[in-house]
Amino acid sequence: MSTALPAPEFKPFNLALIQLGQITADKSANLKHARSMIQKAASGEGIGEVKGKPDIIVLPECFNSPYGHVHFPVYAETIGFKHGQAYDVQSSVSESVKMLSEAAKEAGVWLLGGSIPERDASDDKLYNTATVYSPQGELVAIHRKVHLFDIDIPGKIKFKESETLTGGSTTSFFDTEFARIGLGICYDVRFPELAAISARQGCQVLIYPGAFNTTTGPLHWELLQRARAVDNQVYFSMCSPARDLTAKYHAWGHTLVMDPMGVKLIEAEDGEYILHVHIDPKAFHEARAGIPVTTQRRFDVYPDVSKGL
Ligand SMILES: O=C(O)CCC(=O)C(=O)O
Repeated sequence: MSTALPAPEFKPFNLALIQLGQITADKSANLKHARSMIQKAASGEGIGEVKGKPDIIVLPECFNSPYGHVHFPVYAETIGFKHGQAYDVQSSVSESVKMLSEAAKEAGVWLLGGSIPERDASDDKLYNTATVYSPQGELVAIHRKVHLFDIDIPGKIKFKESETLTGGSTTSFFDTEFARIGLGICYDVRFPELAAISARQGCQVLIYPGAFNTTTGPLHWELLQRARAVDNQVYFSMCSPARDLTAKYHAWGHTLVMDPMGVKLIEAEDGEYILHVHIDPKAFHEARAGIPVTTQRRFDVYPDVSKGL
């Protein structure tokens, strides 16, 4: 998605990230638990630097279903969101969208509702899709995971989302009264172009629901987030499910937030947590003033990836 509109002024805000546990085969139970954790986050429960109620709450990747390509067709819901068109949540056939909209409205917060398996009714294709709600409960943006997680590390992990999913074909962000926030999902973090495009479209903060694993998590989870934060001089955060050793897929956990200098502001361990962190534009402006890469790029030597979209 591209836009001519300038980004909102970056103002201080409070971010809460829910490293959700108890993601089972029972979708209704998953939704109920997620809703109660959103209420807890909104009331300030959790760890970290809490300065009042959060302005935005984030859930992890695939929060309503077990994670795996065999599960996506079973749990997929039709959303029917179209960029630039109003969305009527009341008539939505997605129970997850309805729950998330109600939860955002009752808490009076922005809600990045992690991701869910989505079925596009027009062609039956499946996507891994993040949805975003305003404090009034409107569905304002979605992001379909662009890069599918297809890896094979012999003896360690083999995963092929493309067995059942299709990759999204747009970059995505949404505007709040305190920041422009860029979206991606998990494996998208390995593709620096996506974050660079969001940053050059004016996003001051990038948040990706994610679910790394116990092989690539210790190697790359923190490194990639620090890299995306530093190379774009933005706040960068990924929100993971809690680790569940009874599940087939062992999520890494370790939800964290990097500031624009690559300083880690908070990090969970691997259990269920609500993390609260205060996001201060000062660090963003200081990083850009002190190390002015945003004005030193040489688009006469290499192309600007954000152009031509
Ligand atoms: O990139 C990785 O190592 C993990 C990615 C992943 O788990 C995902 O895309 O869901």
